[in-house]
Formats: sequence, structure tokens, C-alpha cells
Amino acid sequence: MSAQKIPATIVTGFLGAGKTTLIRHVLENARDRRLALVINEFGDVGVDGDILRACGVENCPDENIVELANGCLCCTVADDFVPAIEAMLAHEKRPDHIIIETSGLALPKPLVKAFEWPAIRSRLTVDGVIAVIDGKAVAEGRFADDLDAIAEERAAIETIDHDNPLEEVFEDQLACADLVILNKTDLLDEDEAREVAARLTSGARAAVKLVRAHEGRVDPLVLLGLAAAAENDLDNRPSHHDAEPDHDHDDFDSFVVSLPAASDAAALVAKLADVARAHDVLRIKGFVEVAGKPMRLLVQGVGARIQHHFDRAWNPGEERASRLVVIGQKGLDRDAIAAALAQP
Ligand SMILES: Nc1nc2c(ncn2[C@@H]2O[C@H](COP(=O)(O)OP(=O)(O)OP(=O)(O)O)[C@@H](O)[C@H]2O)c(=O)[nH]1
Repeated sequence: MSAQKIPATIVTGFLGAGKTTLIRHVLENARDRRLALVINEFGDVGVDGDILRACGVENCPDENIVELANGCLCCTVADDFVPAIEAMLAHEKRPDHIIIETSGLALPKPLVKAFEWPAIRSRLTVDGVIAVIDGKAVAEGRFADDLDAIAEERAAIETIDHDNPLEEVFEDQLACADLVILNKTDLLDEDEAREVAARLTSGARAAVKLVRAHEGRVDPLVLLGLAAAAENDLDNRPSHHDAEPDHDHDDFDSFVVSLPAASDAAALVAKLADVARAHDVLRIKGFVEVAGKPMRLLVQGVGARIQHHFDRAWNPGEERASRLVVIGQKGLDRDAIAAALAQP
């Protein structure tokens, strides 16, 4: 057996930035490289795993796709991550490259730190941390404090604590990156794209490359093989949480809503957009039954931008459940959201 370490790429990026879409593109274009995936998702509907398994790519068979749902990968390293990796390496056909999709709320640095564990360190190396960025969300100021509001508050009181959890997660993900993908360029004009790129470059480490992309379409040759050995370079990756590595996840809230079958896809999407706007929902995703349709509807919302398509036929005997994961900042009004969505 070769003693060479297997490279692992960590794909980070805020909720809905396009991580799954990018990984799907890698799977479909990886040529003859044997890949394995570890997917860590927030909420237990398992949308990302389903999407990636549906690619049916020969070089990444189902047994090479491990989902670690619920919880933060970086906080459950010993219980979940290490055993999952060990099982993967025990396969007769070991993967050539492992891709780890973190949840959109995960901080990448503690996960890179997991590669310092002896069981992992001797066999794997972090080839690179890739930060996928929703360019439109940055352009809309999603991750910046509302400067006017801060100025007003500052005028009213002497000291101000304006911790913004979205900004912190976003900045941590960017500061840990070896490569930044400015995604969703189709939603930006050239001036916006240039401004966003400048902001990203200033938040990333020096000399980190930025690549613009639409739907994560970047050649796997650019993404894989960075040879960064990030686990040896942790001190150069600043985090808001360096002083308190045992971070908690109290800033965000997620829950699953079950819905009756929708009578009409377009009406459902309009309702979801209204709810997302009214409650400042960050992410909604899941599968829905539409009455009279043999296919299930995949619904993907990032803020109030909702995409949907029928992704596959319901299998015979499969429960036609309609379940959506809803994620937002702490204080989401679950009852009001569930009530609004339950309305016909
Ligand atoms: N307009 C546009 N939409 C995109 C692009 N890339 C991805 N999307 C859409 O954005 C939504 C979220 O994409 P995902 O790939 O699921 O994002 P993610 O980062 O894996 O999401 P989480 O795992 O929930 O954090 C989906 O509806 C995608 O179709 C893009 O370049 N342009």
C-alpha cells in the first residue's frame, strides 16, 4: 500500500453559496479520479446527499458518499468524522481524493484542525480549503453590518457591540481559504463583480487566487491538487473564534416543516418567497409533493430567491412527504412560519 497521503479538499461557504452545485460539477468532470465525499448538512432532510448521489457518477459510487447530518462536523470530529474517514480508507478501492462539503454555518478552521489527529494526519492531508461565495449576497450587503443602523446606534450610546454572526461565519470561511470561488456571477453586473472581488480579496489571505464562476463550473484541475497542506498552516488562518475554540451554534436556528401536498408549484414558490422575506429566512430547502404530479419537486431557497424543479419520479412505495428545512438567525418565529406555510 502506498504511504502517500490522500488529499482532501474542504469546500466551505455560507448557506446556499453553491457548494453542492460546485461539487456536482467536479463529480461530473473528474475524469478518472476516484472520489469520495463527506457531506455535513444542517437539518436532517438530507438534500445535498440526495442531489450528489443522483449524479450516479461511476468514479464516486454510493458507498463513497457519507452523510454526516445534524451537528457541526468540527464539533463531532471524534464521534463522526474520524470513523467516517477510517471506513472510507478501509475500502478495497481507496479514493484518490476526498471532498468534504461542510455545512454553510460551519467554521472551517476547527475542521482543518481535525487533520492534526494522529489517525487522520498520518493518512490524509488538506489539499486545500475552497470558499464558495454567493456573489449576489455579498453585493446585497448580506454579510456586512448595516452601517447606517450602527451609526445611529453609536450616536445613541457610547459603546456598541455589533457582533454580526453572519459576518463572522462569512469572514472565517474566507480567511481560511486557499482558493476563493466568486459564484453566481450571472446575478452580477461587471461593476458589482469587480467590487465583490475586491472585497473578497481583502478578506482573504495574501496571494489567494479568486476565480469567478457561474453554477460552480470550474475545471476540477483548478480546484483539486492545490497541495496546500493547510493543516500545517493553521496560524496563518485567522478566525473570530481563535480565543474561544469551543464555539457554539446559538446564533442560528433551523427546523423542519412538513407540508400538505402543494396544489401548484408556482403558488408554493411565491408563498415561500413571501415567508422568507417576512421572516428574514436564510435558507429553505427540501422536497415537496405537488398534487397530481408523478415527480417530486426540489425546492431551493437562498433568502427570498427560490429555485425549483422536478428532480425525479417518486419511487414506488416511497412516502410522498413534503418536508422543508428552514434556517435563519436565532429567534426565527417557527410557529408563524409553519402556520404561513400550512395555508393552502
Ligand atoms: N443564479 C445562480 N444560482 C446558483 C448558482 N450556483 C448555485 N445556484 C443555486 O443556488 C442554490 C443553492 O445552491 P447549492 O449548491 O445547494 O448551495 P450550498 O452552498 O450547497 O447550500 P447549503 O448546503 O444549504 O449551504 C440552488 O438553488 C442552486 O441552483 C449560480 O452560479 N447562479
